[in-house]
Amino acid sequence: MNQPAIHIENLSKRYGEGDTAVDALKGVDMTIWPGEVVGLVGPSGSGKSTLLKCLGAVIEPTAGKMQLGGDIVFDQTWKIDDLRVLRRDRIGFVFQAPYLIPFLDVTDNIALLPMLAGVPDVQARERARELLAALDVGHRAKAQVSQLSGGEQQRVAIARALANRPPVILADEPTAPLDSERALNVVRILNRMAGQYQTAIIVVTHDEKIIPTFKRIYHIRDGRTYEEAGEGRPA
Ligand SMILES: Nc1ncnc2c1ncn2[C@@H]1O[C@H](COP(=O)(O)OP(=O)(O)OP(=O)(O)O)[C@@H](O)[C@H]1O
Repeated sequence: MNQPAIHIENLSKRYGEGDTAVDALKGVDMTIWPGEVVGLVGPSGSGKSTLLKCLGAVIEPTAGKMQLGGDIVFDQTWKIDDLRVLRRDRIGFVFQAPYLIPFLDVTDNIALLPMLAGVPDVQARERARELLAALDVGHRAKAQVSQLSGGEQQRVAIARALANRPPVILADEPTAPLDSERALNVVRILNRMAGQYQTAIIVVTHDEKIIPTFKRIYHIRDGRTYEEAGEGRPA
């Protein structure tokens, strides 16, 4: 574990120019190691989505440095040519809503990304089945998405995020629509997957049910981050 999965130094993001400019990030520092699940917590408008979008190579930061594994992604200029490939192969996304594809079955919802990345269909489906089993939804592999419960759909969405074995997963309010028990179950799964696949996971959340489970928390306020050791209470 000699390289952080994510390393950010003095990252800033300004939207717009002149009188209407908004400084959404004002020098963020963050280091996350493989296998860690870290919380990112902050009030509305504090810069959480902006930070996640920078990390996910969806928007370009204004200044600072951002590294994924050993590679500099941003350092005053985008260093990696193909950001689409970076997003596909190195970052998994989990959102508040699962956004599964309704006309594909559960297995193919997960296998699609590896297939698009060039993994042969048989292997991609095998990988999907392995992930579904690891997430305790193996018995739903052939079901249609509409036949799953909310918690099952979220587990399938997590399996999809892991399908290309990315070193980083960005989870934006992944437990918001779930009740307490299901929310804690999702956190348990994220922790287990982080350990099993050495994935670094950032969870943006307001969810008071899950905040005490993080070992490390970054608080973000007015575009600046403050690190805190969390309670790390088992989920
Ligand atoms: N595209 C944009 N253009 C201009 N300003 C923006 C844009 N996106 C966000 N902002 C501003 O940047 C600041 C940070 O916004 P951001 O969406 O990152 O906050 P957030 O913490 O994710 O908020 P919420 O929890 O409400 O989603 C806010 O002041 C917001 O108004």
